[in-house]
Amino acid sequence: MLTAVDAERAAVTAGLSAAGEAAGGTEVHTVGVGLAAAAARTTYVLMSRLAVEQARPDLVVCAGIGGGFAPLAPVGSLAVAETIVAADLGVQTAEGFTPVAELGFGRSEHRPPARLSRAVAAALGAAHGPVLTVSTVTGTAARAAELAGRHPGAVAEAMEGFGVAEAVALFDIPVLEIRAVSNAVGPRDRAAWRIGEALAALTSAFGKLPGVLEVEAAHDDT
Ligand SMILES: O=C(O)c1cccc(C(=O)CC[C@H]2O[C@@H](n3cnc4c(=O)[nH]cnc43)[C@H](O)[C@@H]2O)c1
Repeated sequence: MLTAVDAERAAVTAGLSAAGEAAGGTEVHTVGVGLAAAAARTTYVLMSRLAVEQARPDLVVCAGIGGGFAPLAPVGSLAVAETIVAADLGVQTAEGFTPVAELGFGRSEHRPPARLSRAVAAALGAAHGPVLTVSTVTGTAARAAELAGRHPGAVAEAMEGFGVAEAVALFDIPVLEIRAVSNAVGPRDRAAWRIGEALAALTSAFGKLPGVLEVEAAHDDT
């Protein structure tokens, strides 16, 4: 499990402990804020695990707080990524935005295992749709509308998912992204942030996640 900051890591760890996950059984690491830090630290964590323990995780989950797109993901709710999208990686002209993949460079999105992301969303009561990775937090209604128009069904935005997914793809490991909504994507309003509420939702989600993953793994084997 990978989070951006320690408060998120503590929330995830508390949920896993409540679920009876033994300490160290599921590793939880912080990878820093933003796509570049997340990609670098994720690669480091996975390389270390391979080199030192000769172990490769079955799944990597990027988790934390995020902005929610109304009305799909209100403050305090959860969002699970159907796709993890690099929403501002490309070129912006007067005609609009062209994603980097359409320019012929690299990729613009990663797709978690469809059945698994759907099952996790359903079990957590979470919104399920594209989760956008941005390098600049949305702070205006116009930018929120532009992103929602470009990514129909988008449920949340945050700053690390695509970086984690890029790194994880190097190791051919499946990835999920789970966000607890601390604020609405739209005009900046720091007074309206509900970080405590979002961290509590994250803890609750990670209290349920091990059970869901166990059921899904059993399905995979049948
Ligand atoms: O200063 C602000 O107005 C502001 C608004 C939202 C988020 C920030 C951050 O610097 C937090 C970055 C941190 O939290 C995640 N996060 C939480 N909400 C959002 C959001 O609406 N858009 C993007 N990222 C968000 C993010 O993943 C980082 O880890 C400042």
